[in-house]
Amino acid sequence: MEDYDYLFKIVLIGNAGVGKTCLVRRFTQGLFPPGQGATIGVDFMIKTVEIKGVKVKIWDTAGQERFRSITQSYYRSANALILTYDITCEESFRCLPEWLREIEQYANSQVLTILVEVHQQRAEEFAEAQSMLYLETSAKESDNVEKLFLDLACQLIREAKQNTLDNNESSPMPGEGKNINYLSCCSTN
Ligand SMILES: Nc1nc2c(ncn2[C@@H]2O[C@H](COP(=O)(O)OP(=O)(O)OP(=O)(O)O)[C@@H](O)[C@H]2O)c(=O)[nH]1
Repeated sequence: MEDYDYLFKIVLIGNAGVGKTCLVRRFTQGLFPPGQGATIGVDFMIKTVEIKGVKVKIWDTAGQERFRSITQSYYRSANALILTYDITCEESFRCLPEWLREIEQYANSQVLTILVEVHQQRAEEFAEAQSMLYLETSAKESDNVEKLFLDLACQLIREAKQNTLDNNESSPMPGEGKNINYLSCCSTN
């Protein structure tokens, strides 16, 4: 018997090198990895968050175009998508509309999307225009990383309680069996 009430699937997406892996490693392991190599395909990490009975499964996807067909297959059963952008990389900002098209095409229509690691005003405006949640983070300084995942978990719990999330049994992540316990209970008390 698993010791959690909620299990949420969170997938990080965004251009190569914007800091997805560092964000996940900061959150799951509390460290900023030196010399982080590019992600190949998809990496998986799991963490019990500091909300009673909640676990988050995190998929860190490769930003490189050549892995796109692999990573797209992980969108469908995600409860939340973290769309990352790097303040120092103009290209990663310009690609945001493209990522939103990907989300529209491959993700569940109920998916919660948050735009992160954006420090410029225009990005805040972009998130607002798309009705997206928005947060600035730094994996290196450990700014807002815990808050990002905890806020997402809280929002997902609220939505789950309103029964707005799909029952995901019909669309497990690639390679998963049907035994993943998704939203197995409706109480966090
Ligand atoms: N200064 C600073 N550098 C960061 C931060 N997060 C990531 N980096 C650097 O950005 C580079 C890329 O980080 P990754 O986490 O590997 O990027 P990624 O988005 O996972 O890249 P792919 O796996 O290729 O998609 C690394 O050299 C990190 O050290 C941050 O918060 N601050």
